[in-house]
Amino acid sequence: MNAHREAGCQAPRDDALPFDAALARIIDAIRPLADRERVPLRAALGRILAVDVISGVDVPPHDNSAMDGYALRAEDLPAQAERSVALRLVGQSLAGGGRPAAIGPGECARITTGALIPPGADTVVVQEAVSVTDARVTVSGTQRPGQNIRRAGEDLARGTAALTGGHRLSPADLGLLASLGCVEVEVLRRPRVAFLSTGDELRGLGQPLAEGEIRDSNRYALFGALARLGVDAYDLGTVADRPEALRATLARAADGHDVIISTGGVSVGDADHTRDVLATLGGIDFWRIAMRPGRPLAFGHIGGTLFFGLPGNPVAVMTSFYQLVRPALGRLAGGHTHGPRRLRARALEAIGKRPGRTEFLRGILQQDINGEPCVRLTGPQGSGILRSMSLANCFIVLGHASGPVEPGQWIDVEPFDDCM
Ligand SMILES: Nc1nc2c(c(=O)[nH]1)N[C@H]1C(S)=C(S)[C@@H](COP(=O)(O)OP(=O)(O)OC[C@H]3O[C@@H](n4cnc5c(N)ncnc54)[C@H](O)[C@@H]3O)O[C@H]1N2
Ligand code: MOO
Ligand SMILES: [Mg+2]
Repeated sequence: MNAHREAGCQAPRDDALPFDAALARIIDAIRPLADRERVPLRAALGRILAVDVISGVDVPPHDNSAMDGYALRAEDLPAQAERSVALRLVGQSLAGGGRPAAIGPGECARITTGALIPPGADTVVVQEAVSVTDARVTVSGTQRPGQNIRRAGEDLARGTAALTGGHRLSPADLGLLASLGCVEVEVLRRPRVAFLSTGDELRGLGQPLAEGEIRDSNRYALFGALARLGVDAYDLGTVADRPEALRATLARAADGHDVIISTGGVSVGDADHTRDVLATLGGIDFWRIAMRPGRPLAFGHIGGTLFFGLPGNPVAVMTSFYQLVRPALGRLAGGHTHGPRRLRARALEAIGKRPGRTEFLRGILQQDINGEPCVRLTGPQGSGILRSMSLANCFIVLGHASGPVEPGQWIDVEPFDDCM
């Protein structure tokens, strides 16, 4: 047991790692997964491409019309805008209708969007700009030579990289890969992440609550966060505040998972066993971060499995998850990673803050009447007040060195994305 706990005194306040240093240590400890698997195209949504995809075809495969109208030769267009010319309508080209016949001087062909350009033609005039009588099409001189033609390979030329390894596949990417004819895609294996709650006071849904007991809400929030990130998540349930029970669960989970996330039991209370168990099963890298919420967080490993002991308070769980676990899982997953998307917004209210820790408050980001971004708090910010997270659309980030915020001051915000 930790000496401070035995003595019943406060943990020292100066050994907490600055947030940036903690994040850097976590990221440093992670080697990206490299195992690959082939999956059907639709199953590849949200997965990370393992290799570059080089196009074996031109997209589009042939020159084609961008509009419904008439294909003609630019040399037949009148030289002056106020002049017009009547061309003989000699054929047609419909999308999917096969190779059209060539057109000669003074001729044109009916054409639809996506249809092949007839040999000899190099310009398409939209049908709204012509008049047609007795197989003669009258075109004015206001047309531009070469207009309304989509060139073969203009979207993607054969031999060029359509997508590069490490890219997370979006809906547009599935469409792009389908346009290349890809039936299967080679992607990286997903991280396997086990999660659990600890606490004698926790009861599952549907179980009766005795006095002093509460619902285990963290497992649901974590389930949601992990599901949105697209990792393979395994719910290990709720574990009692007994070191042997926790040790048995963690030892089992370390086999077959890349990451274990627990909540609760990382602080200095009498029933907080997570750190002791982690120290005996594996190792603790650090356990306190100068951030709020989320100050107690035990990061370490059990064998080759990374371990995140998140604090029990529900908002601390979510904040440390988004700020520390999420970037870690992003690096582990092997994809290109991006830092947080921070913007500046004007504070609509005063916010108390003392230097020496990074604070992540929950805010509502909007535009003021001048169209400038402004942000207000979601209300009380206690780390047990999960509604502060639920109402928010952004984190307000007050850096390690920053002091109190005045109304009207520009501050950093991180808008939630579709993973939150
Ligand atoms: N003397 C000190 N006390 C505390 C400190 C400190 O530095 N010195 N830090 C506080 C901070 S900050 C946090 S955060 C918490 C972290 O506590 P633990 O990780 O030990 O978590 P627990 O004690 O198990 O639980 C804290 C709180 O959260 C509730 N909880 C836990 N799990 C769940 C769950 N799955 N669903 C819903 N709610 C949960 C639990 O009932 C407690 O109320 O320590 C402070 N104390
Ligand atoms: O770090 Mo604790 O999260 O403030 O409640
Ligand atoms: Mg505790």
